[in-house]
Amino acid sequence: MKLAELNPQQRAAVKAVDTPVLVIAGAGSGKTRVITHKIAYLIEQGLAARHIAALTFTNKAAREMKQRVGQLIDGNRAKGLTVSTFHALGLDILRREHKALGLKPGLSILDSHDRLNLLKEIAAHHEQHFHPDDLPAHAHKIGSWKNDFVLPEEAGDDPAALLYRDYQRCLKAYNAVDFDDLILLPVLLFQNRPEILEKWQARLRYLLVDEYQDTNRTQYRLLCLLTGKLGRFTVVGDDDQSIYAWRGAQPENLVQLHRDFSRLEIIKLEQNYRSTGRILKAANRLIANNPHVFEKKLWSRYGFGDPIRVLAHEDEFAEARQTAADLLHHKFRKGGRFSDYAILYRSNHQARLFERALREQRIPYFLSGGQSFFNHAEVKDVVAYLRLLVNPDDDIAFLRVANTPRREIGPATLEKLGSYAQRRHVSLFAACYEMGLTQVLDGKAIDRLQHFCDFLGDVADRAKRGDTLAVIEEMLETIGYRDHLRDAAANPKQFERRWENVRDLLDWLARLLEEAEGGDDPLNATVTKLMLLDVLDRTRDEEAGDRVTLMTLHAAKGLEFPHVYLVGMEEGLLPHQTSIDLDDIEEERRLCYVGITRAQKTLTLSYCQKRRRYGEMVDCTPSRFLEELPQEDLEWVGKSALPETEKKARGQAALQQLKAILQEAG
Ligand SMILES: Nc1ncnc2c1ncn2[C@@H]1O[C@H](COP(=O)(O)OP(=O)(O)OP(=O)(O)O)[C@@H](O)[C@H]1O
Ligand SMILES: [Mg+2]
Repeated sequence: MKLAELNPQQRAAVKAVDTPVLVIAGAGSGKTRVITHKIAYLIEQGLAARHIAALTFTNKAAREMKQRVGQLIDGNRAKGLTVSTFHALGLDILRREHKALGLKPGLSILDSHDRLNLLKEIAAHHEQHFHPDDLPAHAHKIGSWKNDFVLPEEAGDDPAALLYRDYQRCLKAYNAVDFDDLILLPVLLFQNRPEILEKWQARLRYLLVDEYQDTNRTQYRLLCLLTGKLGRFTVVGDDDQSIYAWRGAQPENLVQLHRDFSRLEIIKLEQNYRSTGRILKAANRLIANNPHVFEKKLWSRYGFGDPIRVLAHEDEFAEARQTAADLLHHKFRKGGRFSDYAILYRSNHQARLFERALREQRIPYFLSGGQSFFNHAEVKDVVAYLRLLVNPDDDIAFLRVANTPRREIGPATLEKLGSYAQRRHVSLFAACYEMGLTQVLDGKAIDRLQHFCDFLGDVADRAKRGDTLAVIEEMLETIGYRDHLRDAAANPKQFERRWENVRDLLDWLARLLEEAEGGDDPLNATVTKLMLLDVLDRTRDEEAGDRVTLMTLHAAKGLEFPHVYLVGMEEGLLPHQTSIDLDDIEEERRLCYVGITRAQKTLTLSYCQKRRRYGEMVDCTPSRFLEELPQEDLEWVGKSALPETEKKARGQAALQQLKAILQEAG
């Protein structure tokens, strides 16, 4: 490991192992590098890799970090190292400690879609009346409570709290957890069972957290519990890049850290190693419009660089087309690869037109996140079958495929089965075999249900005995899934595409099964992994190769690209309309800051003069963020510069406090 690859501040952060460390610094200043080098340093100092865990927020970031560590130390010494997302670590804890939580081995993980469906199910049978339109808000609230470490009995007498209680009870009955439980349940477990906590503390002796600014309260608790009083951890973050307030992330956690760990060492980094001077200047100028904790004195040794281009397009179709054309032209002039380019946008729905334009120009691309693979109905169907094979009590999966393909188990039957199961506090699957069911359903319906359940049980048994993939393929054959797809498709092409998705899923499954071989219950491990990938960031493993990256600003955090297009810079899009309505622009500004600071060499911003909204073409106003950039560094293409407008700044208590702390720290 080469400490020489670090500047003095980074080196200090790496070598400080006896106190908790917080590195707080702007984008591109080498925070993630501190983490990867520190992992290598700790191992060199004699701490076995299996005692170290580095946590990030996305699978992609975790994969990248693993790779970077791999370049620093040889593979053997890195064996057993945990580099994962918070949620993957939580899942690992749950899988190992499920008994202590009263759960069975085959856990199901619900995504936000499943959560809403389950709430609908609960609301339908609840004595209290819930308006269907309110359910998404209730679902959101339940998520916020979980992120804020508010338990059902502490949620007060809010209508959502009633649902929260029943929801948690149902999850348990179904042997399921939702995304937020992956953090919440380990925290509860550790609080209630000190001996289990001790075991984990002994295993994970040093923790490192990247993007610390985006941790929520529950994650913070998990961190504190795991590191215990010794506070053996290093966290790195940038308050200007906090972009998950809606998921409960709290910059207050930076303050909290200082309060809870009096020996905390705070280290700031000031040299940027990513971007040209001009890009850095633009980023600094933009973020200066937010109330500030400390003046960022980021500087770069790289040249000042090309002007930042601003392209005005007639409408979103022109934007997509011309961006693709510009990219091709740019690449032709500069040389380089497609993978040097990223197109970043605020919302997933913006991706579609860019995809189409890139395809038309034969530019290879990789779409990260969004409406993707796992959202296709056929993929969800097959995954639901897989979920049922490892956990028959997974009601969401049961409801999805009990009648897919059709086996005359209609909505009325499922409805009656559902309310019966709810009364009895058992899963749908279990309810099918209860004697009492004869009081609500006729014999034929019960026969059909039991036939379905028997079938699943039989497949599950065989799948566990070996040759799992073949058993699953045979199951799809037996239920006639392919014919079902053919019948349901609008045309042959659509059918082919859907069937191909199923084939892709099976290929993927085969790979994961291979990886899991040798462990106990490979099918179980594989399906859980598949579900987590699905829930976490919905990316497929296809990003390798020479492709342009298409992704949201949220997904781009922590990454860097030589050339970045930041598109859709309009009021209503960036900043997003909901934030404008709530007069809460700061988080949007941070998002924009994240976007700009992804760029290493060139940055191109664009906006449309018109855009279709709810089927109508409406005039657009260029984003206020364009006005906040240093106008002398912008090169306007297709339109003249914007008039300067007034800027306003607002204070924020937590940030103020942090400022004081940082000043104290020097
Ligand atoms: N001391 C250094 N010498 C040379 N290059 C460095 C040094 N530190 C970091 N870099 C490089 O600078 C770039 C940015 O580093 P890194 O990704 O660690 O920054 P970061 O602070 O984590 O950024 P972000 O806030 O966007 O996550 C990377 O390409 C990294 O390899
Ligand atoms: Mg980073």
